[in-house]
Amino acid sequence: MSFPVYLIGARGCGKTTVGKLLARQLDYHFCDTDQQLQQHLEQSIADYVEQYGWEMFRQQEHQTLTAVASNNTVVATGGGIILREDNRHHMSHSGTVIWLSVDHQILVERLTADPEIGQRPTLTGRPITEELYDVLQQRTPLYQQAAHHVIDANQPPEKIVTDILTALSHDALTA
Ligand SMILES: Nc1ncnc2c1ncn2[C@@H]1O[C@H](COP(=O)(O)OP(=O)(O)O)[C@@H](O)[C@H]1O
Ligand SMILES: O=C(O)C1=C[C@@H](OP(=O)(O)O)[C@@H](O)[C@H](O)C1
Ligand SMILES: [Mg+2]
Repeated sequence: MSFPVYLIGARGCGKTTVGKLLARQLDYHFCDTDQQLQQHLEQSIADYVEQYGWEMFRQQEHQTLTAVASNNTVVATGGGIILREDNRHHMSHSGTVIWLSVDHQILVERLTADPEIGQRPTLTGRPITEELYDVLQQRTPLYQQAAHHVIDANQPPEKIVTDILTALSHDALTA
């Protein structure tokens, strides 16, 4: 029985994409807090936030995170999960936290090209790629604080998975 693996990082860093691949490699379950939440709310994040605001979304997100964390599971989180101290504490004490670190310019390129961009409502009222610089400045120390491992996620998904598996195997050796 192995503890959950949490993927954290900015919008577009690849948590959902890499999480699915990693779960397959580890033969773990895969869970995405955003997908779980949308099923529970029966509406998209964009619609929910428009109706109830970010504060309520963060509350719902917290409840989802604590409900999904089970062993043998890769959990792809939302980019803002690290904003709450209780979320950071919960992840770092219940499993292994992997930060997928991606350069600003590459995030902009990925988000601009992503067909799901409409599902990522603006956090500040500005277009997502414009607000990214400020959001990263605010959140980078929080990703750093929560993570057990930092992975260079400017690479193809398969290489990122290999690097995560290497980091996890080092943990197993030192446990
Ligand atoms: N390593 C990668 N290299 C190139 N494109 C990627 C990579 N990871 C994700 N993408 C693309 O970037 C977009 C956002 O990926 P996603 O997994 O939804 O990120 P997140 O869940 O972190 O917001 C998607 O269009 C996805 O196909
Ligand atoms: O950065 C954020 O605050 C958010 C990121 C999104 O998830 P992704 O990181 O998977 O895009 C989603 O949870 C919501 O739109 C809020
Ligand atoms: Mg995602």
